[in-house]
Amino acid sequence: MIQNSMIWGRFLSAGLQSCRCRVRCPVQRHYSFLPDDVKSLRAVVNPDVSKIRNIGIMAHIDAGKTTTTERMLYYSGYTRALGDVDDGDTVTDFMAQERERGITIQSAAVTFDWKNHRINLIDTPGHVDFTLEVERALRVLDGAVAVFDASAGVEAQTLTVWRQAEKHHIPCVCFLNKMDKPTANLSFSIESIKQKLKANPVLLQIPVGSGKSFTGVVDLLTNQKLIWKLKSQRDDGRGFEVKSLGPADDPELLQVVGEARTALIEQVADLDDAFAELLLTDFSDNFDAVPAIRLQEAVRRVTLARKGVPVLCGSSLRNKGVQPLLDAITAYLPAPSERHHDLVKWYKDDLCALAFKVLHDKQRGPLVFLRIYSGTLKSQTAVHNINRNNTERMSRLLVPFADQHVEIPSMPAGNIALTVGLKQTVTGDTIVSSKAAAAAAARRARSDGGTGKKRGEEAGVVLSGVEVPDPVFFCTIEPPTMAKQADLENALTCLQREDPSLKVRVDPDSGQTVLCGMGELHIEIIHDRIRREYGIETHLGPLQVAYRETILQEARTSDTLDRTVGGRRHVVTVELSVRPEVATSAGASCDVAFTDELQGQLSPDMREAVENGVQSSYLQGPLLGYPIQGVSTLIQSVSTEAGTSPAMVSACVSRCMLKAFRLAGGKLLEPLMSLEVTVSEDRLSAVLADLAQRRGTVRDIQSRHDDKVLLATVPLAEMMGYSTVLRTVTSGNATFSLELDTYEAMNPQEQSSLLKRRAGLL
Ligand SMILES: Nc1nc2c(ncn2[C@@H]2O[C@H](COP(=O)(O)OP(=O)(O)OP(=O)(O)O)[C@@H](O)[C@H]2O)c(=O)[nH]1
Repeated sequence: MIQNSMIWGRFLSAGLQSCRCRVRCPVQRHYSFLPDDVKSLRAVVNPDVSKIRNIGIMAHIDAGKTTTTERMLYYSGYTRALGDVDDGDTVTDFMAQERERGITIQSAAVTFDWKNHRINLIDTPGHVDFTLEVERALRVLDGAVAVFDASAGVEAQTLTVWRQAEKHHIPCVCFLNKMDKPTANLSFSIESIKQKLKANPVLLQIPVGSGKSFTGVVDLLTNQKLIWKLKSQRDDGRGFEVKSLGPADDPELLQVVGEARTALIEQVADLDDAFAELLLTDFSDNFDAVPAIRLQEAVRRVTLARKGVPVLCGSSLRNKGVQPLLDAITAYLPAPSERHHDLVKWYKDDLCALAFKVLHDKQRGPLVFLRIYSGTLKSQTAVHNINRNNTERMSRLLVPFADQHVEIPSMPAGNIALTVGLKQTVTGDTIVSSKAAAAAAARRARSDGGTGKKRGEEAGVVLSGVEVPDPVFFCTIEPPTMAKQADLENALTCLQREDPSLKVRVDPDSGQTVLCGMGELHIEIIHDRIRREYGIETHLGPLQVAYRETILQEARTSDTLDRTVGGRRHVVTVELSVRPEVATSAGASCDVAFTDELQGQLSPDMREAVENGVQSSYLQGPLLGYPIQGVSTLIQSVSTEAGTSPAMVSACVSRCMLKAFRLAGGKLLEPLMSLEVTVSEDRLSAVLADLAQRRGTVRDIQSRHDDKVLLATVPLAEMMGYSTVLRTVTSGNATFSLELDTYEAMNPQEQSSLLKRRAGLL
């Protein structure tokens, strides 16, 4: 049974007290490099691009990403003491809340060297509320390490993140962590990588010993045994024994290794033609004699082509297996020059970089993390921000060694840099050397694409922004006094620059500020940060679910607006029809079309005005003012008298749309969540009974060791406070994850009681 006090969804019901607060105070970190070392660091600050690895670590919450990162930093020599999430002194979880709660909230970039390679590593969060952070990190990375709890195999969030990595074609290495747990299971984990991720695991190591007696691994490429003979709990695992396997070794182990190595060679030969040819020509008598380096080269090609994923195992907490993982990062994951980016072709030697993270530092102001795709970034220079169409001066350039930042004068393509002085830049912006350079790149992109303007200008020069999912929760936020309103607005502006998934709007009726976020934890963290970082004690209103609205049937109507403003008469008549679209998925959008006849008649200005009117009416449905989805609008006719302004046309279209919505009749759509609960068998019935009361639908119940894994869908509105209830009914023996699945029509009774509640009738 997975008995984990750190329930995956433990924060949902929230209240800060429900979080994992195992730390009394943040511990001061000490770094192993003294000023001299910093000098030597500067010497290697710009390594050859082939030696750079921009790597992300991704996983389900609690799989051990942070612990693994800490070991990497320690073994690479950049930290003097081993950080421990349970003690709250990790480098990457550097925000106060992260240290206190022991979770990774924001991805932090850390830079270190390993065996002549520069590794820029982004630690990504595992909680679904912070999926956007993972997405943001992934798109600037060249490779990723997926960390798994070897007793649980592939868990819900890993699946989500894996899909994101696939979207960005990122080669991965898998690390089966927690091999020291009695329930760790290599073949189960491998099978779950195959089944759930639909990936092709290439097993490179065999564990030696299991559970508490897990001592190390056999490297299947070299047939060497790597054993960590730790003398005490405090032994840091820096040293380990490397011995070739021999006849004196356990016969069972020899047999397992022999079979696994043969399977590895055959698998790689199947995936890589060059390796298959080598085997058949030079080693046809004895495949086993193929040199380790040839096998390694082939595994690298397989990984880069994303035909397979190397799998290694270890236990980060017990300090075993992390050094071979670092070797695997440098051996199998790609250098920036091995990844294909159109931008490099279009910008050539001109600077092009993407801002993928903004942090606010009290002393230095906004710190912007940039991934440099082409050209060189230099300190004390002006750069052009394509998205904002402005030019800013960058004062300093830093290498982000976690909370130690080393200043450097310039940084070439392929690197990740931290810049000071960019005050307007927002996460997702593209930074280039000048407007002229952007125009030149646009020209190259156009001639390259051949199909005209759009491709070059939109897809090429301005990097596509991170897809920001729609928020599912919202609540009002109020400052303690009106005098603090301006401070609150400033804090929210700063936080939004860091976190595009946070939306802030002003309720048009009440004038109140409304926070919209990805989950209860997300909003709670924002609330907490406003208090800690900006010193404002705000009051949050009750958390509400972000519903959607759609229409029931087709409707056609017309409207005329006749208004005189400032002595000028505006007259416009619009006729349009609205029609429901079948799809009600989370992404189902609304569209607008014109009849063929109108297409030719309308001037571009009028067309834009009509579209604006339709789009603004999609933002607020007639039932409760939630956004409309799954509707298509056809504009049948538009007639205006001379002198009518486009703003009046938009206003008339919006009014006509509202009339059409009312005629068509509306219904509410509610967010439906995918729920995965892992629970011991004896508590399953209690979880099912609770779920039945929450309008949940059970999709499947699977077995995992002694546990049951329950897969269900359940309306988000029923999930408030779920972690507390789950903890109570299972005595803390369950974990859960929750993710937006789709939007679904509410049943008529639920809808009617919600409408009555909102109207104050219930
Ligand atoms: N038994 C065992 N426990 C481990 C191992 N690695 C990490 N842990 C424990 O697992 C828990 C989670 O570890 P973290 O490193 O915080 O995991 P994470 O994936 O970074 O979690 P988030 O940042 O919250 O997403 C902690 O209590 C660790 O001590 C391991 O190799 N073996």
